[in-house]
Amino acid sequence: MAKLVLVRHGQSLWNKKNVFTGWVDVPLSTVGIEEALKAGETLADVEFDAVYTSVQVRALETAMIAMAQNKSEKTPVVIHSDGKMSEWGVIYSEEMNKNIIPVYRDWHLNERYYGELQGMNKAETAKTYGDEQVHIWRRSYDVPPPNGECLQDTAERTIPFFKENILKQLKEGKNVLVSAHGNSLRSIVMFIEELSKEEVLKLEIPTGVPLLFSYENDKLTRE
Ligand SMILES: O=C(O)[C@H](O)COP(=O)(O)O
Repeated sequence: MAKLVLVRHGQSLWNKKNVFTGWVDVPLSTVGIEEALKAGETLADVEFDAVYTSVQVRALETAMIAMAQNKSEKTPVVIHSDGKMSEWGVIYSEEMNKNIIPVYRDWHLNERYYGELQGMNKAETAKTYGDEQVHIWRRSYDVPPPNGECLQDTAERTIPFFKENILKQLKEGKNVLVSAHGNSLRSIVMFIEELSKEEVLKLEIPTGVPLLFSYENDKLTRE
C-alpha cells in the first residue's frame, strides 16, 4: 500500500501579516519553520520515494526542513523540470540513486494566482469589499478574484499534473510527499475526495499539518 502525504507549507511571513500572497515568493516565518520541523518529526518514519513541491520557496523550505528529519537519512535533491516533464527521471548512477530522494519542483503546484489581491491585507480587503465578497473570492470554486485564478482555474493545472506524475508514482507503489499551498492542495483534495462546489467552500487546509492518504485498489483514502 503506497502512501501520499500532502502538506501545506508552514506559516509564511505574509500569512503572519494576513496578506494575500498567491504567486509572490515569500519565505517561511519563524513559526513556519517550527511547523515544518514538527511536520518532519511526524513523518520521520515514512520512507518517501519522491517529493513534489511548487516553485515557491515557502513550499520548498517546508519540504527540505521536513525531509532533513527523515529516518531514511537520504539526501533530498531538487530536480527542476524546466517545463519538460519527459526529461525527468533517473539522472544519477544507481549507487547515488539509493542515497537520494528526488524533489520535483514544478509551477503546476504553485498557489492560486491571487491577481489584484496579492499584497493586500485580508482584513482590510474585507472592510472595503465586505466579508461575503472576500469569502467568495477566497473559497468559491468558480468566482475568480480580480484578474486572478479561481479554484477551478487552479484545478485545471494541478489535477492533470497530479494524475500524470504523483498518481503515477503511487500506482507504482511509491510513497510520495507533496509540499504545496492552501489552494493548490484544496483543488487536489477536492479531486481525491470528490467534493462538490458547495463542499469545497468549507475546506480549509492548515499550515504545516500533514494529511495522510493510503493508496490501494486505485483509491486514495484519508487516514
Ligand atoms: O495566497 C495566500 O494568501 C494564502 O496562501 C492562501 O490564502 P487564502 O487562505 O486567502 O486562500
